[in-house]
Amino acid sequence: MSLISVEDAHERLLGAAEPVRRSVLVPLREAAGRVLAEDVLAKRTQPGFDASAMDGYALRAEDAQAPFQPLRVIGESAAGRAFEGKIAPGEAARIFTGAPVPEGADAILIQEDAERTGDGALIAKEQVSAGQHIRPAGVDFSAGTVLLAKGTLLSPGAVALAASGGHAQILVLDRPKVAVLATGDELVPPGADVGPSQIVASNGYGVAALVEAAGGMVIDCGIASDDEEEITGHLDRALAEGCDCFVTIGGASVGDHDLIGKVFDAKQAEMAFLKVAMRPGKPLMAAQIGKMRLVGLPGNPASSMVAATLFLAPLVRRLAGRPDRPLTRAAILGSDVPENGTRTDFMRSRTEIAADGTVFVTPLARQDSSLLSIYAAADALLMRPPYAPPARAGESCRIVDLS
Ligand SMILES: Nc1nc2c(c(=O)[nH]1)N[C@H]1C(S)=C(S)[C@@H](COP(=O)(O)OP(=O)(O)OC[C@H]3O[C@@H](n4cnc5c(N)ncnc54)[C@H](O)[C@@H]3O)O[C@H]1N2
Ligand code: MOO
Repeated sequence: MSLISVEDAHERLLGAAEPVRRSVLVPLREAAGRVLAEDVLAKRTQPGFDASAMDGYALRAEDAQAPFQPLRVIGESAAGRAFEGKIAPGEAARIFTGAPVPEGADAILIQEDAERTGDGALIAKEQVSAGQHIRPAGVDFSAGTVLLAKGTLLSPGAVALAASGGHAQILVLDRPKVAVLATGDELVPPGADVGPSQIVASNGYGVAALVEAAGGMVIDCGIASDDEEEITGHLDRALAEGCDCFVTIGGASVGDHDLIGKVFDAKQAEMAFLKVAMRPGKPLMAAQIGKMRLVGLPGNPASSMVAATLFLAPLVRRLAGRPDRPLTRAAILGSDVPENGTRTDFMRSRTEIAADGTVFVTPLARQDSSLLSIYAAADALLMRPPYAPPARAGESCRIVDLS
């Protein structure tokens, strides 16, 4: 299978990907960022009573017309403590924001427009009209209406609305289960002693963070040595545990110890692609066994992070039921860039935002895919299409956000 374009690879990976079907009831406090598995209906009407929108006096609008006559204040209605009496002609009740409007009253006179005489009588200084400053029962929503539709990605506002509708817990899609396995005889976990010719396995931490930010749940499989049987064992466990996705890091290239392709083949995985015409991240594999997706990320740190940002994160978003996002956005080159070669280049870059909101992007000086220090310093990838001619500072371009 030959090198395919970034766009083709995206289509092959995401074309048929659908959200997980499993759902789970979660407390509302854990619901933000999750995707609704069913419509949420209001269990109650909001507000459940005609409520005052202001601090002032509840009265009959016809009693607050010029020439103003003194009114008798017969009680008080506060939020949570309604005045149970009835307002008759010539009467008013003190009222506060959010309090139920007493029976008989049809308007609120705000206190700035009111005066109290020495004997406690109320004199309006401005006319009011019927309904003024009253929020009628059900003005926000009524019991039984659909507050949030199935498939909604729950924003902070949506969570608050579900609470207002009377829900303490809510049915959301399960997080897709994503197993992440680092492979390589040279790898040791961070914090362990690092022997000669060993390095610390770092990529899995970045990949796991990307998966979680995309709405996935990471199952950390740790480190496997360059051994077909060991890697296959991890894959079989991921299948048995019903993982939605099995991600490997490293061993994706053509060296004698690069075993991921062999393992996928031996399991008769249905291959989507083996290599993508991009830099970094060319040795990127995608396949499928039954419903489980397989993603073989390259080992070089910048390569695995770029490939995970461009391919794994959108896949996890889709499996999680989140809406797709455009991969790139417009920016302006902050420096000249040379012509590009045959692969789409994703240059580690820094952005600056001008006062008018224009985003300027400048590639960092060193682009070697082993440099994690450079990758971590970047906040965007400048995308250069295959064979792009040299471009000048000030020209438009496309970037991928990293933060
Ligand atoms: N003859 C060729 N050699 C290579 C090619 C090629 O086309 N022909 N492609 C190069 C490219 S591009 C990349 S990218 C790398 C990727 O290869 P692998 O996916 O097989 O990665 P490894 O060889 O296993 O490791 C590469 C590099 O990354 C380090 N590594 C691996 N895993 C981790 C980890 N979890 N955390 C941190 N660092 C990791 C590993 O030690 C190596 O230094 O292949 C080129 N070669
Ligand atoms: O594509 Mo590799 O990812 O150039 O280092």
